[in-house]
Amino acid sequence: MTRISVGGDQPYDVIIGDHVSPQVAGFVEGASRAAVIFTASVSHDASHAVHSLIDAGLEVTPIEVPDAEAGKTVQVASGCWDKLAANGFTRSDVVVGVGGGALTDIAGFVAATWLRGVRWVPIATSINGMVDAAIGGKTGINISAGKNLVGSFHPPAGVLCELSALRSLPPAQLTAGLAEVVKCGFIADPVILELVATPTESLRELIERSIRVKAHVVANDLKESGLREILNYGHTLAHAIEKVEGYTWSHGNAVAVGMVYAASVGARTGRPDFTEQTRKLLLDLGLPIGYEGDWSALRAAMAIDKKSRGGALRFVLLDDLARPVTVPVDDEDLLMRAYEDLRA
Ligand SMILES: NC(=O)c1ccc[n+]([C@@H]2O[C@H](COP(=O)([O-])OP(=O)(O)OC[C@H]3O[C@@H](n4cnc5c(N)ncnc54)[C@H](O)[C@@H]3O)[C@@H](O)[C@H]2O)c1
Ligand SMILES: O=C(O)C(=O)C[C@@H](O)[C@H](O)[C@H](O)COP(=O)(O)O
Ligand SMILES: [Zn+2]
Repeated sequence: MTRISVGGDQPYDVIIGDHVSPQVAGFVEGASRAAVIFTASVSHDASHAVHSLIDAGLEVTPIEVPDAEAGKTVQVASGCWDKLAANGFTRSDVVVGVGGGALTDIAGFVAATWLRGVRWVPIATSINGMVDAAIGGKTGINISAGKNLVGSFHPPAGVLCELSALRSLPPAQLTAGLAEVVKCGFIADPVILELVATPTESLRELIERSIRVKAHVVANDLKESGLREILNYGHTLAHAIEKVEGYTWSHGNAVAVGMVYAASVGARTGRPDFTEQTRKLLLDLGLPIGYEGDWSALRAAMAIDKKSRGGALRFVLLDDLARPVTVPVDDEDLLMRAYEDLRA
């Protein structure tokens, strides 16, 4: 078992290991009720959390919600609020979210909004959830205008990364989760870019290194006033692809394509060219590196990216490995030509 501390005004620990879910009881002191929000795909892991909370003397309300992005809606949040109300949840009670990144986003959002914010504990069951979504307190839902447009920064009381759950994670989801790991390599820890050559053997180290990257960033800039933007590397196009494709593309696959695009925008704005290195790394992992679709629809979706200020798109680009910068890019022709590189 490994414990990584996340600093800042509201510090907490991330616990990584096999069969760590029962440790959820250690994060809920003083609560008399817990809602365990989960997806059917991880009902086995959720039941472990439920039993350990019952053993700790809590009254537990299990809440199953729809899978993946279908669960990140205001309707699902509303259904959860109704269940919390029906079961008398007060400010001393707690929300536990068991699942992948989409599930912990919605569970965290329910916790952030119920009575204006109650404690919550994510139990991450996917690579993406472990290295990224469960840490840092970004919670939220999608709306018809786009991805994650409604949400709140609401740090958890603690995070559990349930490595044993990865045995049931579909291989395609495991691969997709590695996109965020590669992201951490480019923006902060280039050793990751070497270790991903042997993802199976290095998986535990890749997870822990990526968690350390995320922990450092969010400890220093919880509300994304600057530094935290680097975690959005590749996401400007990725979120647009997810929206335009009606969330049929996994987040990780979209981030992979988004990183190739960011590398191309970087090169075209006079920065070192990481396009080929990015393509090769992602291709070797089995991640997508190309995309074809209507540029104008994607460009419109990108306009609502949270890094935008006024009319200008802002991109995270690389001045070098582990030297990310956020810069406005207003050359529309350049943005379109970089997009055309994705067809190459
Ligand atoms: N809040 C953040 O900081 C943050 C960071 C990164 C990603 N995200 C969000 O996370 C989501 C992507 O996360 P994801 O890649 O985990 O996708 P996901 O949550 O949609 O999970 C992918 C699929 O794997 C299933 N699954 C998860 N764990 C499983 C397990 N152990 N066994 C069997 N099936 C399992 C899920 O049910 C789902 O069908 C996106 O919505 C993204 O926006 C948020
Ligand atoms: O934690 C962050 O900050 C990130 O940007 C991490 C991203 O990987 C993640 O996909 C996040 O949900 C994106 O947030 P958004 O603010 O661009 O919606
Ligand atoms: Zn992401």
